[in-house]
Amino acid sequence: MGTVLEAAIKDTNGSILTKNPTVVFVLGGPGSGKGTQCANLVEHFGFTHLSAGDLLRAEIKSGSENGTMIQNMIKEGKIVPSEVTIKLLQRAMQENGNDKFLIDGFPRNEENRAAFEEVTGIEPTFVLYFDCPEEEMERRLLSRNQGREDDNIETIRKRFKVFLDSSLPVINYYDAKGKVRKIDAARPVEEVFDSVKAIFGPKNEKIL
Ligand SMILES: Nc1ncnc2c1ncn2[C@@H]1O[C@H](COP(=O)(O)OP(=O)(O)OP(=O)(O)O)[C@@H](O)[C@H]1O
Ligand SMILES: Nc1ccn([C@H]2C[C@H](O)[C@@H](COP(=O)(O)O)O2)c(=O)n1
Ligand SMILES: [Mg+2]
Repeated sequence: MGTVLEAAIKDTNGSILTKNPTVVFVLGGPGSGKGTQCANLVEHFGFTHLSAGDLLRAEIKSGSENGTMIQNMIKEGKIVPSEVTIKLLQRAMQENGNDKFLIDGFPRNEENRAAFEEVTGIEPTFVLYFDCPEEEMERRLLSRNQGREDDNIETIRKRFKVFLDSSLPVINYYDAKGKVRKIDAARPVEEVFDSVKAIFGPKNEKIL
């Protein structure tokens, strides 16, 4: 029998900071509303929101040695190697001190998923999946106006393809384990949040 890895947030020396943190993976296509709904959840339920995309964009801005590689991959809609993204997520969890995290936009492919589990031993409590048609996501991304280099129609189409080819299989993996909570994300923000609240609400003892 293999050794069972302890689920924990550890410091850089391997000492345990937080045992068995609550982790919810927040997944869905580009523009499905992950960031918008996570902001609502932080306000109502005391989670810390970590967006893998935001962490990668901050890494570009910081002038890190990986910056150019990350920038080129994001421009092409490609997925950055797991070791880079996982280090950023681990550092953010270490520095934060909370024990409840919404990890938004991660895992994006099978490599992300397996590597995170192997490195941290952490399995998500569940996966929140925002399901939204491409036409609606495209409309939202083209009017987002946040100056993101990947919010142009050429990159958006590539991101949609990567979502279908690489990210949906991860959602299916967790679905087979009964861990996916699927939300119809094509409705107005408030209606979507009502459905989200029903999942995180008082009945969910593990979360509260
Ligand atoms: N339910 C909604 N109805 C209409 N517009 C929405 C809805 N949810 C989010 N938006 C808007 O759509 C855009 C994309 O939303 P958001 O940034 O939350 O998506 P995302 O899933 O995090 O996207 P990405 O994967 O590109 O980071 C934003 O401009 C946001 O204000
Ligand atoms: N696990 C991840 C998450 C994000 N990226 C890169 C590639 C995405 O297109 C881009 C933007 O992410 P978003 O803000 O839309 O969640 O960031 C990645 O490589 N790996
Ligand atoms: Mg986002």
